[in-house]
Amino acid sequence: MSYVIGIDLGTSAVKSVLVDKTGTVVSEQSEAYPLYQPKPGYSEQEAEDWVDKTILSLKNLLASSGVKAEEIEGISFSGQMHGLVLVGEDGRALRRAILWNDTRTTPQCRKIEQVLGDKLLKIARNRALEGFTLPKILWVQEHEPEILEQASLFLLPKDYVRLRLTGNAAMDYSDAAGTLLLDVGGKKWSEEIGEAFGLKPSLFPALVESFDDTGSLLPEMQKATGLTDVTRVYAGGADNACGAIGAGILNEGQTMCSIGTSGVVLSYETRRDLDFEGKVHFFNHSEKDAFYIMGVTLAAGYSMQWFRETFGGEASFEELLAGIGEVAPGANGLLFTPYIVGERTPHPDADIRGSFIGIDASHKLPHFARAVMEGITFSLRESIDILRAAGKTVDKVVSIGGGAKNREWLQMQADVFGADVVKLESEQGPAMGAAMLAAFGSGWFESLQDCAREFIREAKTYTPDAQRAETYSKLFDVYQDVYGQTAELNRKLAAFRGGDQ
Ligand SMILES: Nc1ncnc2c1ncn2[C@@H]1O[C@H](COP(=O)(O)OP(=O)(O)O)[C@@H](O)[C@H]1O
Ligand SMILES: O=C(CO)[C@@H](O)[C@H](O)COP(=O)(O)O
Repeated sequence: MSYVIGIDLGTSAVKSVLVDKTGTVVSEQSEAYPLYQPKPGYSEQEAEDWVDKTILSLKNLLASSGVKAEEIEGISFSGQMHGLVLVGEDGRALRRAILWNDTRTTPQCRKIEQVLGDKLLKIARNRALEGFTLPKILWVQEHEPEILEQASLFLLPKDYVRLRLTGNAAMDYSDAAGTLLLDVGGKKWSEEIGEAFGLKPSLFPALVESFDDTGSLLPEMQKATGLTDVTRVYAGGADNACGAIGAGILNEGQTMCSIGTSGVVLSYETRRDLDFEGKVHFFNHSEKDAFYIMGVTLAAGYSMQWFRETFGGEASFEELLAGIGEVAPGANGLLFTPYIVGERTPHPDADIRGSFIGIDASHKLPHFARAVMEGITFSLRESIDILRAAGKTVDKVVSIGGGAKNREWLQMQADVFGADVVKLESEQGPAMGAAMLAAFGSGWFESLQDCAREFIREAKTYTPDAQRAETYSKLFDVYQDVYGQTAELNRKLAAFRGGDQ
């Protein structure tokens, strides 16, 4: 038999899946690593934690599957996007990686707008947002110039892991699109943007397609993982591009919702000249010469995780959410906004913070849990509405990510989105997408579409309930008012953040 491995380097954990030629997941593993938040707005991870946990994950995957190492033809990656890894001459990260949900870079975003004006949207096709990579490079340039001076290369998270596993540095187009340094339509680094900020050309890695062969594992990595030089390593893609592939979003009109640490609503696009005025992100897909548009909720699953860790005691997600079925839609007048680390779509605002509105003495933990779930889902509905307003039909949404494990949440998505919501057999969309890139790269299929037809299996469809949809539609109007009503209050409160010792 032949197999491939997909590795998803997420924010909470690295997840790996071993898949056979029919797309059946033979074995899966997950290894968590910490997130560091030394100051409000900061979000960092140790790049070496990613490497250690990926090696462990591969080793355990192989051991638990009982598959022979020689049978594994290819590996590929899906990676959390935008995170800045500065690499020194010895091929090691020079500082902790600054992640996609780190919002310290508001001044750098304003500088980018001032220097580039409307050229930014024309070339990079996206607005200057705190999460993207260029503002992070400019932050290091300003605050830690000696580190940028020492850097021989900048990489994104999964590219760093691939460099450590194979010794070869490269970045694929789908991930490069999230740096603000790529000419997205022209598929090349923008010299104009790099020069405008004095970035040396040697900092930029070689660009490759997501399914390109980037070598084999270094001998010491073969020893550490148990794999052999038979296994080829394919470049991989941005987690959202891979999530889309794993969810079969490979044709016009298909939409995905992902609830991981972030929340994403993504729709396939082939028209490279569309102009959304930066309201949604526009990125290269991992399929050759295709694109996608997407809206992002910064703290989707993360809001639920924060709520569980802060108020849930020792409860697992299953235990915490067990009681929400007994709470009616609307959580008895309790409303939550998930802005706990700021927001991106539709409110690019690093200062905004979350709220519980309408707390009543009758509310118990399940009301709060339901309100958190509803608030996250309303935030994703705002992205769906932007797609609809741009003329896209959204009547079916494939739901992936950790949030898709909960059936009440899947039904809530159907009711709030007003669309059928499809759950797949495996909610490991990005890891499956990475495995599909390895399968396509290994020549198992003529196209990613052919691979999707063989690999992707729908498990269940959730259809909207008319009554609940009507209740949610009214509540959504109230939800949409909260941002405007709390923005100024939060700007005043920002001065009080970061006082803890
Ligand atoms: N059983 C569950 N029920 C509901 N939500 C869950 C469950 N398990 C995980 N989640 C949500 O999924 C999130 C993690 O999703 P995942 O796709 O693994 O994230 P990432 O790719 O960012 O590491 C958690 O923060 C949590 O909110
Ligand atoms: O910033 C974005 C997309 O622009 C995030 O979607 C990251 O790519 C992280 O994803 P998860 O860890 O939530 O999967």
